Amino acid sequence: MSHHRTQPPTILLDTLFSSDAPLEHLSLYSTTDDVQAPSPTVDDESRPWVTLTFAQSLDAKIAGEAGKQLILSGKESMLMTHWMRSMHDAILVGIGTALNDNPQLNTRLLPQLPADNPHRYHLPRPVVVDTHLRLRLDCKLLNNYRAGVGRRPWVMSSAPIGEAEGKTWREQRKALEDAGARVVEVGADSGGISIPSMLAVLRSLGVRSLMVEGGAGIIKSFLAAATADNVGETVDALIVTVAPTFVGREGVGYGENLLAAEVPRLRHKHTEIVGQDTVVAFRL
Ligand SMILES: NC(=O)C1=CN([C@@H]2O[C@H](COP(=O)(O)OP(=O)(O)OC[C@H]3O[C@@H](n4cnc5c(N)ncnc54)[C@H](O)[C@@H]3O)[C@@H](O)[C@H]2O)C=CC1
Ligand SMILES: Nc1nc(O)c(N)c(N[C@@H]2O[C@H](COP(=O)(O)O)[C@@H](O)[C@H]2O)n1
Repeated sequence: MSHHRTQPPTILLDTLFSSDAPLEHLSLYSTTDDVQAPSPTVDDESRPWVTLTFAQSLDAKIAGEAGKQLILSGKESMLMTHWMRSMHDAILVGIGTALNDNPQLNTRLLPQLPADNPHRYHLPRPVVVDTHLRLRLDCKLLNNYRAGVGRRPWVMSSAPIGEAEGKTWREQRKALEDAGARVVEVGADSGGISIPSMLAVLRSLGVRSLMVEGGAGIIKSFLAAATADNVGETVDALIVTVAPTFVGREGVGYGENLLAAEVPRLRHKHTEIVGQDTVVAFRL
Protein backbone atom coordinates (compact mmCIF):
# COMPACT_ATOMS: atom_id res chain seq x y z
CA MET A 1 0.00 0.00 0.00
CA SER A 2 1.80 3.08 -1.23
CA HIS A 3 0.33 5.53 1.32
CA HIS A 4 2.12 3.61 4.08
CA ARG A 5 5.33 5.08 2.80
CA THR A 6 4.47 8.73 3.31
CA GLN A 7 1.84 8.90 6.02
CA PRO A 8 0.53 6.74 8.86
CA PRO A 9 -1.59 3.75 7.74
CA THR A 10 -5.34 4.16 8.11
CA ILE A 11 -5.59 1.07 10.31
CA LEU A 12 -3.54 2.89 12.95
CA LEU A 13 -5.38 6.17 12.64
CA ASP A 14 -8.77 4.48 12.97
CA THR A 15 -7.72 2.26 15.87
CA LEU A 16 -5.81 4.83 17.91
CA PHE A 17 -7.53 8.13 17.11
CA SER A 18 -11.01 9.32 16.34
CA SER A 19 -11.47 9.42 12.58
CA ASP A 20 -12.02 13.19 12.42
CA ALA A 21 -8.53 14.01 13.71
CA PRO A 22 -6.41 15.81 11.08
CA LEU A 23 -4.19 13.27 9.34
CA GLU A 24 -1.08 15.35 8.86
CA HIS A 25 -0.63 15.99 12.57
CA LEU A 26 -0.98 12.48 13.85
CA SER A 27 2.63 11.44 13.55
CA LEU A 28 4.23 14.84 13.33
CA TYR A 29 4.51 17.69 15.75
CA SER A 30 5.79 21.20 15.41
CA THR A 31 9.17 21.97 16.94
CA THR A 32 8.73 25.68 16.28
CA ASP A 33 5.80 26.45 18.54
CA ASP A 34 6.50 23.94 21.32
CA VAL A 35 3.41 21.89 20.56
CA GLN A 36 3.38 18.45 22.19
CA ALA A 37 3.40 15.46 19.90
CA PRO A 38 -0.09 14.08 19.20
CA SER A 39 -0.97 11.04 21.25
CA PRO A 40 -3.94 8.79 21.92
CA THR A 41 -5.18 9.32 25.45
CA VAL A 42 -7.70 7.91 27.89
CA ASP A 43 -10.34 10.22 29.35
CA ASP A 44 -9.37 9.91 32.97
CA GLU A 45 -5.71 10.70 33.47
CA SER A 46 -4.97 7.84 35.86
CA ARG A 47 -2.97 5.84 33.31
CA PRO A 48 -1.65 6.09 29.74
CA TRP A 49 -3.49 4.82 26.69
CA VAL A 50 -2.03 1.32 26.16
CA THR A 51 -1.55 -0.35 22.76
CA LEU A 52 -0.39 -3.96 23.00
CA THR A 53 1.28 -4.98 19.74
CA PHE A 54 3.55 -7.69 18.40
CA ALA A 55 4.23 -9.89 15.37
CA GLN A 56 3.46 -13.59 15.38
CA SER A 57 3.70 -16.59 13.06
CA LEU A 58 0.71 -18.67 11.90
CA ASP A 59 1.36 -20.98 14.87
CA ALA A 60 1.36 -18.01 17.28
CA LYS A 61 5.09 -17.86 17.97
CA ILE A 62 6.85 -14.54 18.52
CA ALA A 63 10.44 -15.85 18.53
CA GLY A 64 12.43 -18.92 17.56
CA GLU A 65 13.99 -21.70 19.59
CA ALA A 66 15.51 -20.50 22.88
CA GLY A 67 14.21 -17.00 22.18
CA LYS A 68 16.13 -16.49 18.93
CA GLN A 69 14.96 -13.15 17.55
CA LEU A 70 12.93 -13.60 14.37
CA ILE A 71 12.09 -10.89 11.89
CA LEU A 72 8.50 -12.01 11.32
CA SER A 73 7.17 -8.73 9.95
CA GLY A 74 7.75 -7.99 6.28
CA LYS A 75 9.14 -4.58 5.35
CA GLU A 76 5.70 -3.00 4.91
CA SER A 77 4.35 -4.10 8.29
CA MET A 78 7.65 -3.24 9.98
CA LEU A 79 7.23 0.27 8.58
CA MET A 80 3.70 0.28 10.02
CA THR A 81 5.22 -0.59 13.42
CA HIS A 82 7.56 2.39 13.16
CA TRP A 83 4.59 4.66 12.33
CA MET A 84 2.89 3.23 15.40
CA ARG A 85 5.98 3.97 17.51
CA SER A 86 5.84 7.62 16.39
CA MET A 87 2.26 7.85 17.70
CA HIS A 88 3.05 6.89 21.29
CA ASP A 89 4.87 8.76 24.03
CA ALA A 90 6.72 5.64 25.17
CA ILE A 91 7.51 2.05 24.08
CA LEU A 92 7.79 -0.70 26.65
CA VAL A 93 9.61 -4.04 26.50
CA GLY A 94 10.54 -6.55 29.19
CA ILE A 95 14.11 -7.24 30.26
CA GLY A 96 13.98 -10.63 28.45
CA THR A 97 13.54 -8.74 25.16
CA ALA A 98 16.07 -6.05 26.05
CA LEU A 99 18.76 -8.68 26.78
CA ASN A 100 17.86 -10.99 23.92
CA ASP A 101 17.22 -8.54 21.07
CA ASN A 102 19.19 -5.46 22.19
CA PRO A 103 16.52 -3.30 20.48
CA GLN A 104 16.66 0.39 19.55
CA LEU A 105 12.90 1.06 19.71
CA ASN A 106 13.17 4.14 17.49
CA THR A 107 11.46 5.33 14.29
CA ARG A 108 14.40 5.06 11.89
CA LEU A 109 12.36 3.49 9.05
CA LEU A 110 10.04 6.48 8.58
CA PRO A 111 10.51 8.48 5.37
CA GLN A 112 12.82 11.47 5.69
CA LEU A 113 11.06 14.80 5.95
CA PRO A 114 12.14 17.63 3.65
CA ALA A 115 14.78 19.84 5.30
CA ASP A 116 12.45 22.88 5.27
CA ASN A 117 9.61 21.01 7.00
CA PRO A 118 9.22 22.54 10.49
CA HIS A 119 7.75 19.32 11.85
CA ARG A 120 9.47 16.29 13.34
CA TYR A 121 8.46 12.70 13.97
CA HIS A 122 7.98 12.01 17.63
CA LEU A 123 10.74 9.83 19.10
CA PRO A 124 9.19 7.66 21.81
CA ARG A 125 10.73 7.12 25.23
CA PRO A 126 12.10 3.58 25.68
CA VAL A 127 10.89 1.87 28.86
CA VAL A 128 12.27 -1.48 30.12
CA VAL A 129 10.57 -3.57 32.82
CA ASP A 130 13.54 -4.90 34.76
CA THR A 131 12.92 -6.11 38.32
CA HIS A 132 16.52 -7.13 39.04
CA LEU A 133 18.24 -4.37 37.04
CA ARG A 134 19.91 -6.67 34.55
CA LEU A 135 19.92 -4.18 31.65
CA ARG A 136 23.38 -4.08 30.04
CA LEU A 137 25.30 -0.84 30.39
CA ASP A 138 26.44 -1.12 26.76
CA CYS A 139 22.99 -1.84 25.27
CA LYS A 140 21.90 0.08 22.16
CA LEU A 141 19.27 2.03 24.13
CA LEU A 142 21.95 3.52 26.40
CA ASN A 143 24.51 3.88 23.59
CA ASN A 144 21.97 5.76 21.46
CA TYR A 145 21.05 8.03 24.36
CA ARG A 146 24.69 8.85 25.08
CA ALA A 147 25.31 9.46 21.36
CA GLY A 148 22.40 11.96 21.32
CA VAL A 149 20.25 9.89 18.93
CA GLY A 150 17.87 8.29 21.42
CA ARG A 151 15.85 9.40 24.41
CA ARG A 152 16.93 8.52 27.93
CA PRO A 153 15.71 4.98 28.69
CA TRP A 154 13.60 4.50 31.77
CA VAL A 155 14.01 1.28 33.73
CA MET A 156 10.99 0.23 35.80
CA SER A 157 12.14 -1.76 38.81
CA SER A 158 11.33 -2.52 42.43
CA ALA A 159 13.78 -2.40 45.32
CA PRO A 160 14.22 -5.84 46.93
CA ILE A 161 13.51 -6.30 50.63
CA GLY A 162 16.56 -8.34 51.77
CA GLU A 163 19.77 -6.51 52.77
CA ALA A 164 22.14 -8.46 50.47
CA GLU A 165 19.88 -8.20 47.41
CA GLY A 166 19.22 -4.57 48.28
CA LYS A 167 22.93 -3.74 48.19
CA THR A 168 23.42 -5.37 44.78
CA TRP A 169 20.29 -3.63 43.48
CA ARG A 170 21.50 -0.20 44.70
CA GLU A 171 24.91 -0.76 43.10
CA GLN A 172 23.27 -1.78 39.84
CA ARG A 173 21.00 1.23 40.03
CA LYS A 174 23.95 3.58 40.37
CA ALA A 175 25.78 1.89 37.47
CA LEU A 176 22.73 2.19 35.23
CA GLU A 177 22.13 5.81 36.20
CA ASP A 178 25.80 6.63 35.60
CA ALA A 179 25.39 5.04 32.16
CA GLY A 180 22.41 7.35 31.44
CA ALA A 181 19.29 5.42 32.46
CA ARG A 182 16.59 6.68 34.77
CA VAL A 183 15.57 4.01 37.26
CA VAL A 184 11.94 4.37 38.37
CA GLU A 185 10.73 2.41 41.40
CA VAL A 186 7.33 0.70 41.29
CA GLY A 187 5.56 -1.90 43.40
CA ALA A 188 5.91 -5.61 42.60
CA ASP A 189 4.00 -8.76 43.50
CA SER A 190 4.67 -12.47 43.00
CA GLY A 191 4.13 -12.06 39.23
CA GLY A 192 6.76 -9.34 38.97
CA ILE A 193 6.15 -5.63 38.60
CA SER A 194 2.50 -4.71 39.11
CA ILE A 195 1.10 -3.59 35.75
CA PRO A 196 -1.56 -1.19 37.15
CA SER A 197 0.97 0.42 39.54
CA MET A 198 3.49 0.82 36.75
CA LEU A 199 0.90 2.42 34.47
CA ALA A 200 -0.09 4.89 37.19
CA VAL A 201 3.56 5.84 37.74
CA LEU A 202 4.18 6.29 34.02
CA ARG A 203 1.14 8.58 33.71
CA SER A 204 2.31 10.63 36.70
CA LEU A 205 5.60 11.09 34.83
CA GLY A 206 3.78 12.50 31.81
CA VAL A 207 3.39 9.41 29.60
CA ARG A 208 0.04 9.81 27.82
CA SER A 209 0.35 6.72 25.61
CA LEU A 210 2.33 3.51 25.87
CA MET A 211 3.06 1.00 23.10
CA VAL A 212 3.82 -2.42 24.61
CA GLU A 213 5.92 -4.57 22.24
CA GLY A 214 6.62 -7.66 24.34
CA GLY A 215 8.09 -10.16 24.81
CA ALA A 216 6.18 -13.24 25.83
CA GLY A 217 6.15 -12.60 29.59
CA ILE A 218 5.05 -8.99 29.17
CA ILE A 219 2.32 -9.88 26.64
CA LYS A 220 0.93 -12.50 29.03
CA SER A 221 0.99 -10.04 31.93
CA PHE A 222 -0.82 -7.32 29.99
CA LEU A 223 -3.43 -9.78 28.68
CA ALA A 224 -3.98 -11.05 32.24
CA ALA A 225 -4.22 -7.51 33.63
CA ALA A 226 -6.67 -6.55 30.87
CA THR A 227 -8.82 -9.56 31.69
CA ALA A 228 -8.76 -9.01 35.44
CA ASP A 229 -9.90 -5.41 35.18
CA ASN A 230 -13.20 -4.26 33.85
CA VAL A 231 -12.61 -4.53 30.13
CA GLY A 232 -10.85 -1.49 28.69
CA GLU A 233 -9.22 -0.30 31.89
CA THR A 234 -5.68 -1.54 31.26
CA VAL A 235 -5.24 -2.18 27.54
CA ASP A 236 -7.03 -0.03 24.97
CA ALA A 237 -5.92 -1.51 21.66
CA LEU A 238 -4.40 -4.77 20.46
CA ILE A 239 -2.67 -4.76 17.06
CA VAL A 240 -1.21 -8.07 15.89
CA THR A 241 0.83 -8.65 12.74
CA VAL A 242 0.42 -12.22 11.49
CA ALA A 243 3.27 -13.35 9.25
CA PRO A 244 2.70 -16.11 6.67
CA THR A 245 5.10 -18.59 8.23
CA PHE A 246 5.29 -21.42 10.75
CA VAL A 247 7.96 -21.45 13.43
CA GLY A 248 7.32 -24.82 15.05
CA ARG A 249 6.84 -25.93 18.63
CA GLU A 250 10.42 -25.02 19.64
CA GLY A 251 9.56 -21.35 19.19
CA VAL A 252 8.43 -18.91 21.90
CA GLY A 253 4.65 -18.49 22.18
CA TYR A 254 2.63 -16.20 24.42
CA GLY A 255 -0.78 -17.83 24.61
CA GLU A 256 -0.45 -21.59 25.02
CA ASN A 257 -1.26 -21.71 28.71
CA LEU A 258 -3.88 -19.00 28.91
CA LEU A 259 -7.20 -20.22 30.29
CA ALA A 260 -10.42 -19.07 28.64
CA ALA A 261 -11.05 -16.95 31.73
CA GLU A 262 -7.71 -15.23 31.21
CA VAL A 263 -8.25 -13.78 27.76
CA PRO A 264 -9.88 -10.40 27.37
CA ARG A 265 -12.92 -9.73 25.23
CA LEU A 266 -11.95 -8.05 21.97
CA ARG A 267 -13.83 -5.67 19.71
CA HIS A 268 -12.61 -6.11 16.16
CA LYS A 269 -11.78 -2.81 14.43
CA HIS A 270 -9.90 -3.69 11.25
CA THR A 271 -8.11 -6.40 9.35
CA GLU A 272 -5.72 -5.22 6.68
CA ILE A 273 -3.25 -6.94 4.38
CA VAL A 274 0.05 -5.10 4.72
CA GLY A 275 2.58 -6.46 2.23
CA GLN A 276 2.50 -10.22 2.77
CA ASP A 277 1.29 -9.95 6.37
CA THR A 278 -2.17 -9.63 7.88
CA VAL A 279 -2.58 -6.95 10.51
CA VAL A 280 -5.55 -7.35 12.86
CA ALA A 281 -6.57 -4.46 15.10
CA PHE A 282 -8.91 -4.58 18.09
CA ARG A 283 -10.17 -2.24 20.78
CA LEU A 284 -10.77 -3.63 24.23
N1 LIG B 1 7.63 -10.89 17.58
C1 LIG B 1 7.53 -9.82 18.34
O1 LIG B 1 6.77 -8.89 18.03
C2 LIG B 1 8.33 -9.72 19.59
C3 LIG B 1 9.10 -10.78 20.03
N2 LIG B 1 9.82 -10.68 21.19
C4 LIG B 1 10.58 -11.85 21.65
O2 LIG B 1 10.19 -12.17 22.97
C5 LIG B 1 11.26 -12.87 23.61
C6 LIG B 1 11.44 -12.37 25.05
O3 LIG B 1 10.32 -12.74 25.81
P1 LIG B 1 10.52 -13.05 27.38
O4 LIG B 1 11.75 -13.84 27.57
O5 LIG B 1 9.23 -13.61 27.87
O6 LIG B 1 10.85 -11.65 28.00
P2 LIG B 1 10.03 -10.29 28.25
O7 LIG B 1 10.62 -9.26 27.36
O8 LIG B 1 8.58 -10.51 28.22
O9 LIG B 1 10.50 -9.95 29.74
C7 LIG B 1 10.01 -10.73 30.80
C8 LIG B 1 10.79 -10.41 32.05
O10 LIG B 1 10.41 -9.13 32.54
C9 LIG B 1 10.42 -9.13 33.96
N3 LIG B 1 9.11 -8.73 34.52
C10 LIG B 1 8.93 -7.96 35.62
N4 LIG B 1 7.65 -7.77 35.89
C11 LIG B 1 6.97 -8.46 34.95
C12 LIG B 1 5.59 -8.66 34.74
N5 LIG B 1 4.63 -8.10 35.49
N6 LIG B 1 5.24 -9.43 33.70
C13 LIG B 1 6.16 -10.01 32.89
N7 LIG B 1 7.49 -9.86 33.06
C14 LIG B 1 7.89 -9.08 34.09
C15 LIG B 1 10.77 -10.54 34.41
O11 LIG B 1 12.16 -10.53 34.69
C16 LIG B 1 10.50 -11.38 33.18
O12 LIG B 1 11.34 -12.50 33.12
C17 LIG B 1 12.50 -12.63 22.77
O13 LIG B 1 12.82 -13.86 22.15
C18 LIG B 1 12.06 -11.61 21.76
O14 LIG B 1 12.72 -11.79 20.50
C19 LIG B 1 9.82 -9.53 21.93
C20 LIG B 1 9.06 -8.45 21.55
C21 LIG B 1 8.24 -8.47 20.36
N1 LIG C 1 6.77 -5.59 14.70
C1 LIG C 1 7.75 -6.48 14.94
N2 LIG C 1 7.96 -7.48 14.06
C2 LIG C 1 8.92 -8.39 14.27
O1 LIG C 1 9.10 -9.36 13.36
C3 LIG C 1 9.72 -8.32 15.42
N3 LIG C 1 10.71 -9.24 15.63
C4 LIG C 1 9.48 -7.24 16.31
N4 LIG C 1 10.21 -7.14 17.42
C5 LIG C 1 10.22 -5.99 18.27
O2 LIG C 1 11.04 -4.96 17.75
C6 LIG C 1 12.20 -4.83 18.58
C7 LIG C 1 13.41 -4.51 17.74
O3 LIG C 1 13.34 -3.13 17.50
P1 LIG C 1 14.50 -2.35 16.72
O4 LIG C 1 14.47 -2.84 15.31
O5 LIG C 1 15.79 -2.66 17.37
O6 LIG C 1 14.11 -0.91 16.82
C8 LIG C 1 12.30 -6.14 19.31
O7 LIG C 1 13.05 -6.06 20.49
C9 LIG C 1 10.84 -6.37 19.60
O8 LIG C 1 10.34 -5.51 20.59
N5 LIG C 1 8.48 -6.36 16.05
